[in-house]
Amino acid sequence: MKDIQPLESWSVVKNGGPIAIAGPCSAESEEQLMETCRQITEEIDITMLRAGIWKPRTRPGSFEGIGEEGLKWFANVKKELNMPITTEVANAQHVELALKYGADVLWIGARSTVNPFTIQEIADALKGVDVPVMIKNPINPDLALWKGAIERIYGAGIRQIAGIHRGFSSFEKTKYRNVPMWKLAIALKTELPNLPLICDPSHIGGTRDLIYPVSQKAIDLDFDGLMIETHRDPDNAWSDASQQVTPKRLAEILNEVKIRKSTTDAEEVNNKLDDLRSKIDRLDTELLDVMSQRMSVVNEIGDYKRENNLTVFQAGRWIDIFQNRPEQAEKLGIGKSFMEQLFKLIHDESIRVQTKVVNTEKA
Ligand SMILES: O=C(O)C(=O)C[C@]1(C(=O)O)C=C[C@@H](O)C=C1
Repeated sequence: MKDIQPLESWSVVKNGGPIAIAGPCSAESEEQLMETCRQITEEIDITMLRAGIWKPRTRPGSFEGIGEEGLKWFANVKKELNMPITTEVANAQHVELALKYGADVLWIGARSTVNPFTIQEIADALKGVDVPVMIKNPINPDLALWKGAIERIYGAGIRQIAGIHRGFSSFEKTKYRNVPMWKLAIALKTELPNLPLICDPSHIGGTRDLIYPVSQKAIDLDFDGLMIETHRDPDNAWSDASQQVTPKRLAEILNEVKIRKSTTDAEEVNNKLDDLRSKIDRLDTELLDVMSQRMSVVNEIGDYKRENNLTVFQAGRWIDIFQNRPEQAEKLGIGKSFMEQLFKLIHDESIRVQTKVVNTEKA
């Protein structure tokens, strides 16, 4: 999927990244939608307006979206404010209607991404259509499922695709509504470096006070844009009231977020970075050398254990190491839990290697 195109190629993206997408969680009334969008455009220059027309809700009885009527209102907003619009689609009929009323970009929600049948239905409806599609991560932290959805939309011929990171459901209570697990977004970017990634701090945070820090974190991680739910009267929103911000607060957040570039043309900065990276290269070589020496000793101990009929796993020794190394690390200013994880990995590898050694007869 190397020909997935950058955001700059989307006709709706005028000034390059990072882009901002904002608008209400749901279209509630023509007046609410128009007023919210008008206030947003008066407060700040954004790339695109969003509004939910069909809302997949966790439990029945909640407001499930206004439906086709809302698309007529949204089309009026687009015309009146001269702004591109985007909405969520969850089946073939949504695709058809959203395009009929002039949606410039479509997005697929987290609850749809989990279901390959749904994604395939949407992909089939998109065949031969030229419209950018943004695909939210599935609600569960499954990278293959997210990638699979991207592949299906790509298979329909769409090349303007972006991922939207909206966090992952968790059984445990956390300060987030959906835990960010940034490493999954990083893994996706590692596998598909040319895929634009947009962050949805509203669904990650779930509360207004988390929108700014989550947005800044996303920009620090080189995300290409932010999608922030915005309502003229968030407290009285029909859906997701606690995570929507006012247009005024949206502008404050976007102005506060410090934009960082992924690269620079400044020669001096690049030279200094090159120097420091050379140091890292040398240190990594030393690390690998030390690791290789440690594995040799582990092998030697393995031989010894075979000869003397001793178990591979030595709980007492391992508990000692597991307590001691992170403490040592902490004194050196290295994170304790990082070292715990690292030594768990090292120990797992020792067990794997020694299991093989003790079960192989010496020639
Ligand atoms: O001390 C041992 O017996 C080892 O084999 C070394 C080692 C380690 O990697 O440090 C590996 C396996 C044991 O469970 C404990 C420690």
